Amino acid sequence: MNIHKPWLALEIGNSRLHWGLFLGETLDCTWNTDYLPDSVIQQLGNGRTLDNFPAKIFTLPCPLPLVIASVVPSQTALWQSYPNVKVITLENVPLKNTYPTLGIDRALALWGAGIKLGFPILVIDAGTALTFTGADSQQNLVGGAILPGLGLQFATLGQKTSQLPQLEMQTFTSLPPRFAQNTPDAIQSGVIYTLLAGIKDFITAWWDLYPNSKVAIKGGDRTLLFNYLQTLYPEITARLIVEPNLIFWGIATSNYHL
Ligand SMILES: Nc1ncnc2c1ncn2[C@@H]1O[C@H](COP(=O)(O)OP(=O)(O)OP(=O)(O)O)[C@@H](O)[C@H]1O
Ligand SMILES: CC(C)(CO)[C@@H](O)C(=O)NCCC(=O)O
Ligand SMILES: [K+]
Repeated sequence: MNIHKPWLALEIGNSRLHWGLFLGETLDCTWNTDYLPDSVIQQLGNGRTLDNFPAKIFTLPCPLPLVIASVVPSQTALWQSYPNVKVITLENVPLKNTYPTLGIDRALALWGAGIKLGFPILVIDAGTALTFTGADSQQNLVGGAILPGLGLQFATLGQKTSQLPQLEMQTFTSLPPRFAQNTPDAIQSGVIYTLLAGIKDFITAWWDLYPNSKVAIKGGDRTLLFNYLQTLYPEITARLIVEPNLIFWGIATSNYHL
């Protein structure tokens, strides 16, 4: 591959799309969009670009080659019409000891983090689902865990109960009182303190196994969780790496060639 050749990486998550523009092997810039309707995907395939794409794409030869990593097959299917598209599968990720249904996002983030930061490594993805995924020094998947992400926990409480309101996370500023005296604070307290204690427990359990391992956190809720963790468990955040682009690192370094 020409070292300056431009191409697009697209990670299809369960909430939205995450885009990366590469120039050769270098990640030039990233942005997020909502899912796109079929008509817009057709336009992109015909070489047009979108208002909320970076302006520099206008200067590049479109349609750009596209590499997709997706955990949403129905969304992947919409891109099959794109003229130069490749879909990354687990076989393209050199990570060892994987199981067949492992999410490609988890495999790529783990691989990218390990290659750049070193193995062993633990990756926390604070996305729609919150996941822990670890690998040992031999680049074997050790395993991990999956639970509802922060937004999903609030959404579920709001939707599946009669008396609980739907909380909007954009309004959160600092930690709520743990023993709360109103309903929104009580929901925040329950979800947030329990999640933070769980994250701390998983990280310390990982460090019992791999004392010198790096731990990295990604995903849409990474900053909020990091800030809360810093208040409650500063000894953990001192060793926690916040890195939104682990999957793009993984795409760039998987044994995948355009
Ligand atoms: N602009 C935004 N749109 C949607 N979610 C956002 C936004 N900003 C922050 N978030 C938070 O990001 C979380 C979703 O994370 P992310 O976008 O990484 O998920 P995703 O695209 O579904 O990826 P994954 O499939 O890896 O979970 C939500 O809980 C939400 O609180
Ligand atoms: C857990 C999610 C939803 C996180 O995006 C994704 O990685 C996925 O659908 N995984 C499949 C199941 C697994 O990883 O074991
Ligand atoms: K499902």
